[in-house]
Amino acid sequence: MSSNDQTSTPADEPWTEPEGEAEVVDHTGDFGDPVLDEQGEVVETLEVEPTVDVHHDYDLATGPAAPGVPKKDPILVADNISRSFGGIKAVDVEHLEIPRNAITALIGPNGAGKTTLFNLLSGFDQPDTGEWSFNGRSLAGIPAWKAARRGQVRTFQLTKVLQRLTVLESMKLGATGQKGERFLASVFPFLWRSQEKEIEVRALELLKKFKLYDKRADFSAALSGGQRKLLEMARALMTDPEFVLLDEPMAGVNPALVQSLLDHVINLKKEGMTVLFVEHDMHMVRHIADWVVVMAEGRIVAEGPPREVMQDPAVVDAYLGSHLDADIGVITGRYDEEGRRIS
Ligand SMILES: Nc1ncnc2c1ncn2[C@@H]1O[C@H](COP(=O)(O)OP(=O)(O)OP(=O)(O)O)[C@@H](O)[C@H]1O
Repeated sequence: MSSNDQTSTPADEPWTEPEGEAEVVDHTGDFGDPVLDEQGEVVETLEVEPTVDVHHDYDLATGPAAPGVPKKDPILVADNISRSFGGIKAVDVEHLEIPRNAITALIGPNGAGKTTLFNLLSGFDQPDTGEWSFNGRSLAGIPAWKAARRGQVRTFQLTKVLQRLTVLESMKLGATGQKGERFLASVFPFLWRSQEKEIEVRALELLKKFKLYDKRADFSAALSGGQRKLLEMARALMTDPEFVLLDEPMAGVNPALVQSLLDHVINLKKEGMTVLFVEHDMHMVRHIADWVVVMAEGRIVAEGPPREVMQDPAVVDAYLGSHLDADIGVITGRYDEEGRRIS
């Protein structure tokens, strides 16, 4: 995904994509993939399980699992979303509902349109066609900072600019666009001051929760990959959101921190939040997702509870189409939780 900086958008100007460095993400060897010997036998799995209890709720749809199936209690409803780049239709989604207070994974092979859909739903790009609503209110054309005020936030990979801030400063900027009305702040400076204190208290509380308190005065650039992911998540929570969109939460994370990240994602749901995450790590998807949405060539080709979806022939086909040289067993999660081959 491209690097974005939510905080660089002044609250009174239309949103434009900030300049960031294009990032090439290598998903080979993602955490959770079994390590195979030359014959393709599993020699080691690096899998870590969450330490907190996971209560999955797979009964979220009103009918049999299928693309576009309505949910019992959707927090987000999208219709006819399309986005093309030149001749390529990157996203062409007829209908999608995201279930409330559940963890939904958005998966699919490289180039399937996940990032593009994620950017559209979070207000970081505008679709060519389509409508979508969050909590029954239209979000079409609403930029990300405004969506954050309504309770929908996404995580951002820390840009170079943010990395030059301290961990605490970066957290405080995560609150931008919350209540910090520039007009009010300029007319009533005391309002701003008391709010700034509140923001600092919240930032420090979250840093304690995410075990980054001791790092608060360090530059974000000095954090490890996993600690940055924790900071990205903590930062998104500054606005006390209802719906959190996570951008590849496990990418580049050291196994030592995977467990902590898994626990934090599960805790978001326990605290009443709804989570949508894009992820390539199928082990993480199986462990924590209640619902999985699978994209291929811009469309949703399957959705349903993790185990059901991973056995769906349409999903296997979608991955085979673009991963001819890869081990489909690993990609589709055809290994069991101990890393043994299931089929
Ligand atoms: N800004 C852009 N300009 C031109 N083409 C784009 C742009 N963004 C995405 N695309 C194209 O749209 C399609 C979907 O890309 P997208 O990044 O959404 O897929 P993805 O599922 O997120 O892939 P990955 O798993 O590799 O991140 C691809 O063919 C991609 O090349």
